[in-house]
Amino acid sequence: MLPTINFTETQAYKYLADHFIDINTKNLKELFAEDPERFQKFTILFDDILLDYSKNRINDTTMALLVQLAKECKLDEAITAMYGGEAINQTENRPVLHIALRNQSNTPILVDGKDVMPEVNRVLEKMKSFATRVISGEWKGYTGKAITDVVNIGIGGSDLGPVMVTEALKAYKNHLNMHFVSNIDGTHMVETLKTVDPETTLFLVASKTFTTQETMTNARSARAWFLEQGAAEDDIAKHFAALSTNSKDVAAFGINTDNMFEFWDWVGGRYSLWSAIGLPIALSLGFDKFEELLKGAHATDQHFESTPFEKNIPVIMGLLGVWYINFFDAETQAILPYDQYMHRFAAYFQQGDMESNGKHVDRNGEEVSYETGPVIWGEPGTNGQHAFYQLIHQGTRLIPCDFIAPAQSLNPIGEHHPILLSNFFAQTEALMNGKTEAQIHEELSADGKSAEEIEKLAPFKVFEGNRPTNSFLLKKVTPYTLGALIAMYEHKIFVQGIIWNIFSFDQWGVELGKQLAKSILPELKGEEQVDTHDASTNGLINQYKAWRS
Ligand SMILES: O=P(O)(O)OC[C@H]1O[C@H](O)[C@@H](O)[C@@H](O)[C@@H]1O
Repeated sequence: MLPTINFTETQAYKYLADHFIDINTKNLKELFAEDPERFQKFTILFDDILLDYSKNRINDTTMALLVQLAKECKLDEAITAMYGGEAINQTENRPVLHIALRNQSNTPILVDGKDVMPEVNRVLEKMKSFATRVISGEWKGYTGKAITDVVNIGIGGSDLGPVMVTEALKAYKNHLNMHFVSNIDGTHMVETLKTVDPETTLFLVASKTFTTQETMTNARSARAWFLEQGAAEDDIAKHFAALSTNSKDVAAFGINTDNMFEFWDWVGGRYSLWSAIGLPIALSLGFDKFEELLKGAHATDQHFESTPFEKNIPVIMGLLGVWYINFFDAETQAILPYDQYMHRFAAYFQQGDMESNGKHVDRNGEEVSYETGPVIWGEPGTNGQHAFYQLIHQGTRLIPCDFIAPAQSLNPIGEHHPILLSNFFAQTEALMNGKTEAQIHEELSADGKSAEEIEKLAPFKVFEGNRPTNSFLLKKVTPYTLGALIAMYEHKIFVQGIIWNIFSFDQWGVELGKQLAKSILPELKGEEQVDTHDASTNGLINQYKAWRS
């Protein structure tokens, strides 16, 4: 059982509330001036990842109080409970063990007294053998040709992780063409099928529950297409595999359970890329790279479990988020990778974070009296700079930003990478320092503007600065480093869920819309007017009926 402490009633929270009044009057520039050791103090080097959190609105006292907050909320007990296989997903009565999926040290992890590692390793071996056979061409399609294209059919956690990782590590990919169909919109499937050949395509039906409407509908359409192209029912075994926890429904769908890659109910959908759901990653990169990804995540798991909170990256990330959300009233958190391959990283953690901590009821079943999970968003740099950074620099909202950049480019052509990185450094500096009215006066007068013109323009050109950022400087984007980084964000979510006293591993909030869609679907049949809903919903449905051909 997890502790159930209201963090706003802790000593640390009270101290932090007082301390906030002081910090809120201070500028980051002053904080740097006050403490020459600031960079050394507020950076952590972990393998090939440097986290610089010195450009945050914190000082030693802030960090000490935030750590005290984590201790008062018994974060240490919560970590022990998760790693010990306790059913900390209490509303579903399940353990939360994505750490077991990447437990490369293979120490036993017990659930109800039984070590889960032999099963984890068995499925990893099966994935390895399958991926190796498909990549080498030993695995043949129904006309004897090797596989060239893989179509993953899944949604949410059964899509976003493999998409994000295969994109982020595209530089390491082999000859297999990867496709991902998630949306129920027929366009997604139709446009994908236009590009593949049934004789050389492998479909992976990825669904933890194997009941998700979108995925099952897409899978049925893929199967129908496959058979329409001239293949027979018996050929399905060579072209369809399932990634799921539900062997009964996999068999009922017609997929041979020999082609099923299992995982377990203690793997949350949005934490499942390390499980059989990661098969597209193993296919695209080769199993050795998938293993490197797991190793990186495992290194972070060990760091998170055993490092004192003061130097613990996920703990610090989580606490800084709490500081901004609950004291500075920040509502969002931007994730800004300066790496084109990582263009789905923010989208991935939109699900990871918002589905985990988008909760308004605490672990006692009571309405919370404070803000919880932030809105997560972001785009790769420098695209974002030319789109929404205006609001980050000069808008009315405080938007804490995570900047992520590799020191080494995987495509080092010309001056591109130094230019990219100069933008990365410049943005965090600009957000911190801003530009004063005096600097603007100086600049404009050097440009030959009159005193009157300067007076008029200056207010619009002022940058307040004092806008907080974290910088993750990676040596290079590798499978290992990416694995480590993803796990840092995962554990950050866990830390915040513990502080906010909410359950991070269920997702009841996605159910209502699903239920309603199921009840509306039959009403869309036939021409009769619908009047069972509110006026707006009735009106929309009836207009749809009038307009459809
Ligand atoms: O893998 P499945 O079972 O198809 O679920 C896909 C997705 O469905 C729902 O939206 C949620 O439960 C997500 O967490 C999940 O990732």
